[in-house]
Amino acid sequence: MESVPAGSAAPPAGSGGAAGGRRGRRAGRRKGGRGPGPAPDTGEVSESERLLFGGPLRYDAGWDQHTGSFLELNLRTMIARMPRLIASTVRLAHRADPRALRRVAGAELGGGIAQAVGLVAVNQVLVQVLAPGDTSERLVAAGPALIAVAVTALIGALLRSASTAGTGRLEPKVFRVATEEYLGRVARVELTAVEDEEFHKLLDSAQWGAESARRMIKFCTSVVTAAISLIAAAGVLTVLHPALLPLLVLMTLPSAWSSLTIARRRYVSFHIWVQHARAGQLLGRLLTDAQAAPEVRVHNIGPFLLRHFRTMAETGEREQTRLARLAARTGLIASGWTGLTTAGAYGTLGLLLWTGAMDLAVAGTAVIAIRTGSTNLEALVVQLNYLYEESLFVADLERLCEEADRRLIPPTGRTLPREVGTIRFEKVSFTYPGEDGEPALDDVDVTIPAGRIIALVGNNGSGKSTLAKLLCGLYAPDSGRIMWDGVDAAEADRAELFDRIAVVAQDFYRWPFTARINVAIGRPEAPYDDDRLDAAARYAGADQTIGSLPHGWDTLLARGYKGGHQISGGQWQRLGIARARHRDARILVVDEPTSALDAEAEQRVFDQIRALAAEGQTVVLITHRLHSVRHADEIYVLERGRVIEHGSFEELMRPAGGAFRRMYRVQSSQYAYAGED
Ligand SMILES: Nc1ncnc2c1ncn2[C@@H]1O[C@H](COP(=O)(O)OP(=O)(O)OP(=O)(O)O)[C@@H](O)[C@H]1O
Repeated sequence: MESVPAGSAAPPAGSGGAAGGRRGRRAGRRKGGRGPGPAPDTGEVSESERLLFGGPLRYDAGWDQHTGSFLELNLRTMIARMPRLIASTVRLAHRADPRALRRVAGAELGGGIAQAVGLVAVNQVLVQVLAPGDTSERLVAAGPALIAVAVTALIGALLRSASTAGTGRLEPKVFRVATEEYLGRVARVELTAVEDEEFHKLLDSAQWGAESARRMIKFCTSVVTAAISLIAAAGVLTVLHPALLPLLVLMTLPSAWSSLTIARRRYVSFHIWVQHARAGQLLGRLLTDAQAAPEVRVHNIGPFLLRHFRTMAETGEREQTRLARLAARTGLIASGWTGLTTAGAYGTLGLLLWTGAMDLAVAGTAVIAIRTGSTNLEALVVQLNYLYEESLFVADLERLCEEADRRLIPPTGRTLPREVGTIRFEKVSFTYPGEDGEPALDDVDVTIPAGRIIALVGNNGSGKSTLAKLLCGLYAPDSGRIMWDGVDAAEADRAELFDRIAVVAQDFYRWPFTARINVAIGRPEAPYDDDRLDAAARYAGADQTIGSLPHGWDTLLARGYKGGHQISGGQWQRLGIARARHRDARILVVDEPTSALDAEAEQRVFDQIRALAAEGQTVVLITHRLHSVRHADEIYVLERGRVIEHGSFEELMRPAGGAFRRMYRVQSSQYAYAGED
């Protein structure tokens, strides 16, 4: 067992860890560093792991289901699955580049034939060299066969390099095709799919599928090379003497079995020690994390974490020592078996020679063919294992694509009227998928006339954002309808519906791109010219922010990248509003647009929202700042998913008023100041 530096999650070299290695790297990428999945044996768990994590640290991710898949295979199942594995790789490669695939297949087949012809030529050389007579005459007689050996070796080398070039060309194309296929679909699925945990787990696993698809090309080529070479060696042996094939099997089966056993042991060991390594890595990350840094210092957490890091590292070290001993013993036993079977095979060969049942030339060729055959069989076993494991991730990718196709946003639908007069929620109810409690919206009637400001107010969790998302077409009602004049939104062309709406959501996305793109992405197909962007920035009060950035519009707004710049929450919010302005849609949905803005900026945003309505734009405003809904044409008050009141500000504030008036008075009393004039 090779020693692996503590904290490194790289797989043991030569282990059955193609996927083990990938998982190791995944571990490094994952924040939070949860441990490996249900490892075949969790080994010793340190006190620190028990105390900090309640046991060994394990992942809870989609790809985790394949942990241990390597261990499912035995020689028989592997051989049975080989055709299916090769067929699925060929299908992938064919989609990516059929010409390169044909080239690789031709080169592999040609290489196998060259090897078989080479072995026959070797046999001819030996027959001539070992024949009775003058040495020079024997060498001359062996000349043509020797040339044939050289030519087949040359052809073999040329074909191998053609296969390598073809594989190298195929690999990145397969990766691109597989990546495009799933990303293209995932970007077009319904929001409910993205939020569905099962879909997410599948996505989690499937995103490794593209990389696996790329690797499958290499492993599949190796498998095919080994299989063809094996068939060539076996064919030649059968032709030379019928007893030779069983000899090849006798000699190579134990060594193939031993490679599989050693690979499995290493795979198991990797999973045992890596969880300690990951737990340690997590502590390392926490110690250096910028967010944790103040608490680490003030609460003196550093020594505490370091102490536990040491305990975990020591557990990992003990595990590795134990495994190294185990691996050495297994290797020794396996070598013993291989030695015994080899001795048996060569003994039988000697016996055949001794009894005159076989020529010396045939025996010489047989030795070469048996050696070639056994090397190929070993390679076949190990590469087939890798291929199998990669295929699991590719199968996930295929399942994800099928699932995504099932959940795609319908590409067509009924055309919406050019000018929609009113959007009407009619008895709309909606419960989030997977939630079996109260519905988020319950029998809601809301009318949104064009060119008006409609405000949605209510306590946290009362359903305001959900209502806005249904309006945007992100979810469909479970019952009831959302009518855009005469067209039910459920039947409408969704692309057209999305096109009518601009959103400044509470959690609008902060794209790790330049300021320019952060605004222009509101309508990515529109020109990115400065005039349009400047106008949007002025509207949102973001012009000063842009002016203060080191490279103006072209400043990268992403932390942790060279040249990246950090802006405040309020500045981001202005950019978000500028983005919605740049989108220039007929309906503007603003969900808590001013939560991070200072008082003056807030006032300005609400004034602008009013001005928009005056220009004919429909505004749906969600806010907790009740004084800012004074100018709304209609206010809907929601409570636990139901509309409990609606009317104009004046209507809701009448002395006999209910919830809105109460909430308004509570809020305004917080601002009351005894000395106010
Ligand atoms: N993606 C989601 N999945 C499951 N439940 C959700 C989801 N989003 C919201 N909910 C639930 O739906 C209900 C309504 O939430 P919603 O976000 O619409 O309320 P809100 O009135 O906008 O609240 P706030 O004022 O806090 O923004 C809440 O019970 C909330 O927990």
